[in-house]
Amino acid sequence: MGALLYVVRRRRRAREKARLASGEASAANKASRSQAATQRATASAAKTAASVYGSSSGQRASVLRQSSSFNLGKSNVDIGGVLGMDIGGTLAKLVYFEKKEPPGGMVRTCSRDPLVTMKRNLSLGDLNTREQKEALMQFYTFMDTQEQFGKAGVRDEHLAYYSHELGGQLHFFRFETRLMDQAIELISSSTIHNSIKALGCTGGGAYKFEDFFQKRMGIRMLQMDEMASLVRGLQFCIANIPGECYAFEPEPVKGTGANGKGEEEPMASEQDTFRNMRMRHMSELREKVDYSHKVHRSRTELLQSYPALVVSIGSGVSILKVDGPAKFERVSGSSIGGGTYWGLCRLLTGATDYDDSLDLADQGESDRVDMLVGDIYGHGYNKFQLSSNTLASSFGKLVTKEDPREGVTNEDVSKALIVMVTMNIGQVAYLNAKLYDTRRIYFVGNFLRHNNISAQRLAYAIAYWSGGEMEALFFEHEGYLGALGAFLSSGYEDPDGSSDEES
Ligand SMILES: Nc1ncnc2c1ncn2[C@@H]1O[C@H](COP(=O)(O)OP(=O)(O)OP(=O)(O)O)[C@@H](O)[C@H]1O
Ligand SMILES: CC(C)(CO)[C@@H](O)C(=O)NCCC(=O)O
Repeated sequence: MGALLYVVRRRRRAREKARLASGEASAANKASRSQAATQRATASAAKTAASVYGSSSGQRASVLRQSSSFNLGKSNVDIGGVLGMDIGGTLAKLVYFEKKEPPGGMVRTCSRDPLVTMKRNLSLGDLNTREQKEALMQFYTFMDTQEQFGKAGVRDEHLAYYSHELGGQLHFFRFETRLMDQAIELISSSTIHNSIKALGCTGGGAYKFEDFFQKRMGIRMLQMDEMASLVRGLQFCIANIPGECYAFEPEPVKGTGANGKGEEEPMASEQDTFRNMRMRHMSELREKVDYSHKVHRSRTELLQSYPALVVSIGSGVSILKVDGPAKFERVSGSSIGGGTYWGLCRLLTGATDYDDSLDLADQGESDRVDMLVGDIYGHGYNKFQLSSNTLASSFGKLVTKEDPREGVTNEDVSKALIVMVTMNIGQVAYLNAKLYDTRRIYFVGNFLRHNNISAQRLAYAIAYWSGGEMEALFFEHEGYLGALGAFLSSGYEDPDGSSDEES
């Protein structure tokens, strides 16, 4: 009860701060928007949608017209509590909540997570007036039309999840950060922003676009620390979403040797150092052991499993050691991440669509690009257990050819890029897991979206390098953890409250 009162007081303080900070100027500004401006904006919204996303669907235009006809003006309504945003270097992610009856009518409201209970009771419990319901309806109608916007803005319908703990459905939407101008243009030419005063937002964009949001839409960013949001979202997913967390294992093969290929493991010589063992395990990777069997992990076990390492693969890579709920430290990072893959892929192959580039990589042969130990030695470097087909140098084979492009397809280049970036991240992750003595490594971030090549290689590499002591784990909502964390924290916590959580 004491904690609840404390939170209510903090929330009141935050509201007061919000009111003062956003200033009467912006409120007056919006209140003066006339009906004529609203109609102009409606037409412009449909036009912008068509021009930005290359579609001119009559249906969409009509829904936008209809949704804007609510004409709330700038009211006292604030539905910002149903939103959470994460604006990263490459992708902007939005999570939004839709209060509704559970599928099948089975009501289960209790949550063991006090943060979820607070979110439900405080920030989501307030949305019952007629104006609020209308504003929400208008917002949902607007978002429903976004599925038709082509590949630039995508609703990940398959990830929508009914949360009994929160009493509604969570929806997931993303677009490329480089299109932020157009996205804001689109929103500000509708009327939905009139009923959003403040928005829980994380990622670098919460700072970079702060002024832009305030000036163009009168929306104040409640800035949440990106690592704290990530950890909060991750823990929410493990605790609340059944089947969220999974690993990859080799397909069980009957009657084979220890390595699943019908062969016995080569014995390590006495003077094998740790490094030699690691290199030997790396060479095994070349044998393409198939870690393609997806298995779910028990959430009860995972919730008790600390410390754990979290490797967030976005544009760059952040590595966190998590010691308990909301207790974490950022221990390392790497600039070779998802941005490196996609940036180089665009440059070298001319790819324009991210998902297509991954599908192409699936068809590629990286050995046509990569230099192997056998290319250097003519055979394996047996003294150090480096088999002839161990990767010696990513892209190194291109050095030896008169024309580096000859006989090399875009598929090969994409594959070699993915392998290079993935193995580098895997090594940094493994070494940090060793350093901090963590058995479980959670790999998250949008680099892993639609990307089983990387996930399966990471699963295999971590198992192999650690001799089966460590496990790589993955999430269905891998790219939305930060946005989920921002959503969960917003509305009842001081905007800068995230610093409370860091150890
Ligand atoms: N549709 C897509 N377009 C571009 N990149 C994509 C797409 N889908 C997945 N990715 C990959 O996801 C990465 C971005 O991941 P994520 O959204 O987790 O990071 P971010 O928040 O943008 O970056 P950071 O946290 O470093 O600021 C990209 O660099 C790319 O490798
Ligand atoms: C800068 C961030 C934290 C932004 O999300 C991320 O891209 C990152 O962790 N980059 C790697 C920075 C480093 O080398 O530690």
